[in-house]
Amino acid sequence: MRTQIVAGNWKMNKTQDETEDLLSELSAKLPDSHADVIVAPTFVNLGSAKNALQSSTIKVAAQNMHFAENGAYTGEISADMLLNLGIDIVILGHSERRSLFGEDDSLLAKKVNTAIEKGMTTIFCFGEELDERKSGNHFSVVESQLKNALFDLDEKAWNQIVLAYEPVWAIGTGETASPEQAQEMHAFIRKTIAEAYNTSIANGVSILYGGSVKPGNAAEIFSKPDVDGGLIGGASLKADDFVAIIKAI
Ligand SMILES: O=C[C@H](O)COP(=O)(O)O
Repeated sequence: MRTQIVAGNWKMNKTQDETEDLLSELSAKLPDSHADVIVAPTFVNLGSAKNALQSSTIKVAAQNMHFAENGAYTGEISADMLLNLGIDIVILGHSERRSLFGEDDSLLAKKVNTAIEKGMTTIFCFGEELDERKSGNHFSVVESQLKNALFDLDEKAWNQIVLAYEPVWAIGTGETASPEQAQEMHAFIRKTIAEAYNTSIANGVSILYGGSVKPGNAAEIFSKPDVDGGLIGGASLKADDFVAIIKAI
């Protein structure tokens, strides 16, 4: 049985006070779940989030990090800084990092390598843009995103990888990939990994779906055999919505 995961990517939302309020409400309402529950507040709130969740099963992730050990990289955050806070999960390759901050596959490969070397779990995001789906190139786009950033990894590194397929056209738009579209792509991703590595790695890696997951559509998406959970944006900012999504898995 693969690890099921519901992760909330809070993006650039919530002050420290709001973070503590949301986490306290979330902790109070958290249902028993077979899934791992993760939240990713913004960098400045990671320390207080970690403290607030000391006695909780909710895990805390960072939304990004730099690949370098340390140095003259103004405004950046290193793996060691995260690890020192007790944060050993990092989201890399989110489409907003790619499109708004120019992160490309080769940069992401470096970031992933650092995360793996540091013993961190990487939630690696990827997915096609609308025009790429409309032109029928979505499978080849996804294949090359995976190949360029991940397929030089050793087999054992895959224990530290979680994949998050996020079709860009479904992120924050209210438009969701249908459960069938999600399943079709997730099955393709597993096949691609099986070809590059082997079926044991392909069948062991958790693949999350992200893009306008909400309480009303989560159960149907999560019911698909190759969908192992979700990376939730907007709906993770309200405790009741996020709890409803956790209950749906
Ligand atoms: O990281 C989360 C994704 O970007 C999905 O965001 P969304 O649920 O607001 O569409």
